[in-house]
Amino acid sequence: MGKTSSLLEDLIEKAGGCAVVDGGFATQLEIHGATINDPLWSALCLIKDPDLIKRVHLEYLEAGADILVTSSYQATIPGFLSKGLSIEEGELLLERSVRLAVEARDKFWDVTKRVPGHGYNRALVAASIGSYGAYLADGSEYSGCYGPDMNLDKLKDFHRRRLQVLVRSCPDLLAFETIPNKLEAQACVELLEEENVQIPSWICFSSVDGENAPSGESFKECLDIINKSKKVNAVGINCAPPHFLESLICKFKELTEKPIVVYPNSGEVWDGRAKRWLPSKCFGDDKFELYATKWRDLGAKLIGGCCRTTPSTIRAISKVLKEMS
Ligand SMILES: C[S+](C)CC[C@H](N)C(=O)O
Ligand SMILES: N[C@@H](CCS)C(=O)O
Ligand SMILES: [Zn+2]
Repeated sequence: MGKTSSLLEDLIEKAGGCAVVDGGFATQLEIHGATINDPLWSALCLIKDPDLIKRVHLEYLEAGADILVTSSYQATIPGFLSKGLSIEEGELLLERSVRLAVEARDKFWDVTKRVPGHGYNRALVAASIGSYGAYLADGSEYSGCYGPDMNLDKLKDFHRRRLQVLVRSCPDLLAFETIPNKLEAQACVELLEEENVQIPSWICFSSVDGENAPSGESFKECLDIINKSKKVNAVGINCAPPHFLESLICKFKELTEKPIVVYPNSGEVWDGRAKRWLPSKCFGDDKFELYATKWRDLGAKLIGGCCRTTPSTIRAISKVLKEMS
């Protein structure tokens, strides 16, 4: 796969065969008191409190994250325009999302690398690219219902400018998150090709039934598209309940040769209308470390947490994965 993939592969190898992704970014912002009940959700802090973003990144690094996911999940040019900002201001905010994570990584590593036997890896920064459903802010990243007028070109148009700006901000990785349907997976793949993106990427799907993409389309259909592309370096699941993961990893192992990335949420369910999390139907994030080794043994190469997980989840995952490697 050449140079672009080796960065990710090197990290996985250095981490002992399985690298640790950070945890719920928005969740940790809220724990620190940020109010993000807004169409921009966690990206609101790019405008209101960039220092807090850096603080949260540092907390995840300290907890043992090998990969930081940036604050750009719900940061989009149209989203910023509807806040009265200009295109230029929106683009600067996207660049800021990468810069804040890179600064946190560099600050942490400058200190850590001098400590003998520190046990950390120099982390990579993955620029978050939330799905169109995330931008809609109506919970449709968990349904894949984009309406009858949606088509491939519209989705590519939606994603193109943000992708270009994030790429020129030079993150180490690109993380497409909570993709809920086949059409959007195809849009992401085609854009990476059309823009000739040289930064390694992963594409992660959400899942609400533990078997299919939220749209009801099979993961086989979705992964068939992704498998054809050399620009996608890993594929997986994020922000789905953790009890789905064992069977989904097994399924993905059969459907792709690409490295598998999993970072589930705590099992709580997002109520898109009320904009709040409903209690878990399975278990909380306190069981993650038990499951993380299982996910690793089943073949996942990148493991972390998504919404409602915290630095303590990541600390536990990191400890259990790294002490066994
Ligand atoms: C990952 S979900 C909880 C993010 C928030 C959602 N897109 C909304 O704005 O309602
Ligand atoms: N990485 C996102 C969540 C994706 S569901 C955030 O916390 O901002
Ligand atoms: Zn999430």
